Order: sequence, then structure tokens, then C-alpha cells
Amino acid sequence: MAQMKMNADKMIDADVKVSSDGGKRAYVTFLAGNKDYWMGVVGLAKGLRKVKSAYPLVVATLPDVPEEHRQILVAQGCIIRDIEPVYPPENETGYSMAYYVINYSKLRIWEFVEYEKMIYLDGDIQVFSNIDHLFDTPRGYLYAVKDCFCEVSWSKTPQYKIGYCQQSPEKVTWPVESLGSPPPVYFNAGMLVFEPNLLTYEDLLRVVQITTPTYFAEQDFLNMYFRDIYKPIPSTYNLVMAMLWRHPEHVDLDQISVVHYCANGSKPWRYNKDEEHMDREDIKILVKKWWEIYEDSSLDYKIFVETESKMNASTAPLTFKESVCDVLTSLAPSAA
Ligand SMILES: O=c1ccn([C@@H]2O[C@H](COP(=O)(O)OP(=O)(O)O)[C@@H](O)[C@H]2O)c(=O)[nH]1
Ligand SMILES: OC[C@H]1O[C@H](O[C@@H]2[C@@H](O)[C@H](O)[C@@H](O)[C@H](O)[C@@H]2O)[C@H](O)[C@@H](O)[C@H]1O
Ligand SMILES: [Mn+2]
Repeated sequence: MAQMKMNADKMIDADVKVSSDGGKRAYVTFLAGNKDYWMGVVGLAKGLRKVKSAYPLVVATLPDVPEEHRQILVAQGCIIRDIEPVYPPENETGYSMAYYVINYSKLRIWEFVEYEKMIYLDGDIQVFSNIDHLFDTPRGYLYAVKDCFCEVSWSKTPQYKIGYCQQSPEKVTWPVESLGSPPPVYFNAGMLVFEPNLLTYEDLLRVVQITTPTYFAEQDFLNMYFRDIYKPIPSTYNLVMAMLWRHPEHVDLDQISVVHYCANGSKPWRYNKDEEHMDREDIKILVKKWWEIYEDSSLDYKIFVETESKMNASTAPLTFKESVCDVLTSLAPSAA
């Protein structure tokens, strides 16, 4: 029996796990530049191993990522997928952060149609509990967590100016008479459960070229594009860090599966205790938890795989022949 299972597994490409209905699944992140985000991706790869995710991590990688960083990621079991940049039209109004322009390249992940379903995670995200069950969400939708509008990065938006946030709409009523209908529910694009699709991909690239860029770059664009199929999922799947001080009533850290280190100064590999809010005890704990995974050599790909295979070998189910021998031995008359 075990042998038959082994053969079946061999038929499945070692790097890609399939769902019960045969669809391939994987996590995917995005890496650009020659700075230090590769450390975030290593942390993410090790975190997914620690929670025993059944699926690999694909890294959509821009050409400016150096070979040295690529080799580190391959050594950590990542699947490198080279992508070309996506440049949006000229942006007169500017972005909330100048570097956001490179985040349009995230759109390339819709081209990864060898996978039926993917979970996109920013490189500054860590997974602390297994979220593989999100791959079983009903097809035909894009799932993501609602963002928060309260940080100064939103200061140029009407919602920030009146203190309105979708996380606590009861606090400030949206003035329909002066501002029209409230903004549609809006997701943070650091974590997405989505289905790669070539027609969608080609349409994304077409529409992005005729869409005026706005403050949150590809995040605004994705919210506009997927408005009709977006389904909000709980903050446990993408704790946008500002929620800790903006909406603490909506945060139970014990229930959080995914932490998004998106607040200024909170990226663990370049944590800056002098940035606003970074002296909070909960932030220090979350940064420490990230480093514990990053520095845990038992989670390094090579060591992890060796350890797992030894454990599986020692607890592997008996083959049919072994179990028969066991029974016969137990029945044999005990030596006098
Ligand atoms: O120099 C950079 C900037 C961004 N990113 C990738 O783009 C994602 C989005 O950027 P970031 O997380 O900094 O945005 P935030 O969530 O903090 O707004 C990152 O997580 C990385 O995966 C990258 O690889 N290199
Ligand atoms: O390019 C736009 C980016 O917009 C989002 O980040 C924002 C958003 O979360 C705001 O709500 C926060 O205030 C801010 O700090 C944070 O940078 C995504 O996380 C990121 O992946 C990317 O799409
Ligand atoms: Mn991020």
C-alpha cells in the first residue's frame, strides 16, 4: 500500500502539490531590487515550513535581483520565476511611497497558469499558523483582508481627511450628501488568494495602461479591477500592523495567523525602534518572533527535508508484507 502511494507521489512533480481535484497550488511572493527584501522572502519560506504548509513558495523575481540572492532563495527551497517589470502610465500625482511604482510588477503573477490557485504574500509578511485551508475557498473570487485608512500614508485621501475608516465605520459617518457614496470595501494587496488566468492577465496588462495611477499604485488598481469578485476575509490572514494602534478592538494577537510588517520601521530585517509606534511591546514581540524563525537553522530547507524524511521513515506505515510478518510473528508459539 505504502509502495503504491510512493509511486503515485512520484508521478506528481516534487515541487508542485495538487489539490484533490488535481489543480496545482502554491504560495507566491514578489522580489525586486538588490537591497534586503530577500531576507523577508527567506523568513517567509522558513515560516511556511514551520507551519508545515503542503505547498511550495514561488518567487516572482525582477531582473535586478542579484544572482547571490537568487541562489540563497533556491537553497531555501523557493521556486524562482523570472518576470519582467510592469510600468504603469506616467503618474503626475505621485505615489504614497515613491518605490510603489515597482509593485505594479506584481501583476505578472496572474500569468502563472501552471497553478490553479495561489496565495500571494508580500515579502514583509510572516505566516505563524497554517493557512493552507484558504486554497479550498470557492473558486471565482479574489480573497483579501480589508485595509486600514488611518495611517499618514493615506493623508491625501478624502477618507483620511474626515477620519473615516472602513475598519470602524461607526466612528465617523461618511458624509454622503457632500462626498457621495462611501468608498467600496478596499483590500490590502499584501496578501491575496487568487486564480492565475491568462485572459485575466492579458486584460490586467491592457487596462493598467489606460488607468491613471493613484497613491497606492497597484493596490488601488487591483481594488478597482477586482471590485466585483473581491471577498473580504478576516484580519487574522493579514494583520496590517497599524491595526494594533488604530483598531486594537479588532485585534486578538492570539488569533492572528499572518502578520504584515508594513508599518514604517517594522520590517524585521531593518527594524527601526525610533520610528513611531516601534517602541510598542507587541511590535517588539512580533519582530522577535520573525527573527526566531529566520535564525532557526532546523527550518533551513536542506536540514528540514532531511529531518522530515528521517521522521517519516521511522513512522512510515508498515508495508503489507511487514504487517503480515508482524502478525505471523505474534502468532508464533513462544519459545519454550
Ligand atoms: O525594494 C523592494 C520593495 C518591495 N518589494 C516587494 O514588494 C512588496 C510590497 O512592498 P512593501 O511590502 O514594502 O509595501 P508595504 O506593504 O510596506 O506597503 C514587498 O513586500 C516585497 O515583496 C521588493 O521585493 N523590493
Ligand atoms: O504598492 C502599494 C502597497 O500598498 C500596501 O501597503 C500599504 C497599505 O497597507 C497601507 O494601508 C499602509 O498604511 C501602508 O503602510 C502600506 O505601505 C500593500 O501592503 C503593499 O503590498 C503594496 O500593495
Ligand atoms: Mn508589505
